[in-house]
Amino acid sequence: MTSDPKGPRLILASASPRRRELLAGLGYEFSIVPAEVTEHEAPDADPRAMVAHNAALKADWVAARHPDATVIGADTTVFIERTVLNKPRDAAEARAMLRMLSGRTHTVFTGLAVRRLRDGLKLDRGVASDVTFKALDEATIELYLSRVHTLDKAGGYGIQEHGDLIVAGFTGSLTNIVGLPVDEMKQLLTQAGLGR
Ligand SMILES: Cc1cn([C@H]2C[C@H](O)[C@@H](COP(=O)(O)OP(=O)(O)OP(=O)(O)O)O2)c(=O)[nH]c1=O
Repeated sequence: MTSDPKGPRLILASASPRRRELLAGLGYEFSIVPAEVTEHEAPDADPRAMVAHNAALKADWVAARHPDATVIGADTTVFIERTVLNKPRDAAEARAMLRMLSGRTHTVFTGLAVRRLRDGLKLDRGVASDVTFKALDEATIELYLSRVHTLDKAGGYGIQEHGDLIVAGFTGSLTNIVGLPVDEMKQLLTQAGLGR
């Protein structure tokens, strides 16, 4: 994190600890300013458009308050059989999501938005990964829910936390599933003039 007296050059517009860790892993110095916005979260939404909209909403909100900074917004959702699964409201909903994902393949979408008001920079990117779940019996679902805090995670699971209990395999970017696809993030920041 930066303590630059001239103000932050790079800001992550996110309260997600996973996003913070993944961006730090790329070697960037940055500040955290979570966006105070209401995300669009409809179960029948087009998931690509929804995550793009929400990522831009978060980045735009923070960029308006820090016009000189380069601001990153991100949003992640789970899509299975034409239904969007966002963060579960309670344990019962998390349980229902895990039952729905059991034995099937779903897609995890992340939208990335980079904004900088000073020079009108606007970059957007969407990333998708497929995740196949093991067939889960009720005992495994309960074990998973007892080990992992699922209410802050889209689809009611975190592949990075006891993922071996529930996930059979995935294709594409693992960091996309966790909430910040690092290869695409790096490319966008290079385009934004912040290559490392
Ligand atoms: C599918 C999946 C999601 N997630 C997380 C990533 C995101 O943090 C969360 C989806 O919620 P988001 O609304 O994308 O993000 P957030 O509310 O956590 O943070 P902010 O809006 O402030 O940026 O689900 C995992 O950690 N592991 C997974 O395997």
